Amino acid sequence: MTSIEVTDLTKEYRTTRAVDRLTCRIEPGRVTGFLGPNGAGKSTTMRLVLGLDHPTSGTATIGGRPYPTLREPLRTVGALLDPQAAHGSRTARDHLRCLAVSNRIPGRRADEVLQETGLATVAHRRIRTFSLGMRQRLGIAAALLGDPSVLLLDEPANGLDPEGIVWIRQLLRRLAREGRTVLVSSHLMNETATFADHLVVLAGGRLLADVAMRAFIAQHSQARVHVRTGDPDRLRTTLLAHGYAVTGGDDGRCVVEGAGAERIGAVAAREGIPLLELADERASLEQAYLALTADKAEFAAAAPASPNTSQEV
Ligand SMILES: Nc1ncnc2c1ncn2[C@@H]1O[C@H](COP(=O)(O)OP(=O)(O)OP(=O)(O)O)[C@@H](O)[C@H]1O
Repeated sequence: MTSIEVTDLTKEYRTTRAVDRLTCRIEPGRVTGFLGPNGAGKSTTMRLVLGLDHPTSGTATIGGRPYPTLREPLRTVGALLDPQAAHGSRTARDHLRCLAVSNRIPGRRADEVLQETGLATVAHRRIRTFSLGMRQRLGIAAALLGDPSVLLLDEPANGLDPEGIVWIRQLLRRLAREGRTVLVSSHLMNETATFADHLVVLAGGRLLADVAMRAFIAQHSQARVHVRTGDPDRLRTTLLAHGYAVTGGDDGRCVVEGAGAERIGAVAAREGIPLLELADERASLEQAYLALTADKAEFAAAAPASPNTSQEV
């Protein structure tokens, strides 16, 4: 079992501290979602783990060894960082076979991973003719080539069609089930929620969270209940009197903040208010993530001016 160990890792570019004393351990047997706003330091961390950049201080190791000391690295670590990196004049098959030879991987693996990533029919086409999604699949094929125990994938779903998105989701789950260490960066929260077991969240190069996904959602979201009643006025008055914030209600439906269905159901029952519907809102990863990083996004767009204050001429 091979984990990724990051200890007190710092990377400074001239005026930017891209990674700031980061310590975390990416464990095998699960998919770890690597999240954070633009510029949080995710790609830099991945590059440092892969020995593509040197840390200012601290260490990043794979199974206790720095990447550059691995003898045939593709057999230990598969990575997808930049799907545009492959040589455009080569065919997909040649590209993979060259990678295989340099890591003493049997040539037949090239055909196996082409099959696995859905590229078998275009194996002999030059990469420069590939679409973004095809390049992405090729990058994933290259990452899988050495049957590695560790995978680092930067936005693997980028450019994939809906079938591809379902496929990558299933692939990531399978890789984790097989006991591999899988680190996946993504900005797609709904998608990440379908495949991640664990999350590491960065902002400004620093660790914000290193926690199981379910716990993360529970910690960073508010309980909320959807209620429908035949007597909205009484329900609203009762809930407000109990100190709950209530929104909506005109059509008999309202949303109650800060409580679960059990509690609101009990209040209504005690008061004899008939409820027609009562359901907990399932908090999403997106809500939890946005709550945690609300003031951390460096490049958040300004809210549009309201029509009344618009200065447009
Ligand atoms: N080669 C470089 N030279 C100077 N600054 C860099 C370099 N690479 C990254 N940075 C800076 O380091 C910070 C972290 O960037 P990084 O690409 O790691 O973030 P990220 O979390 O991957 O962002 P995104 O989600 O936008 O891909 C940013 O401020 C970026 O501008």
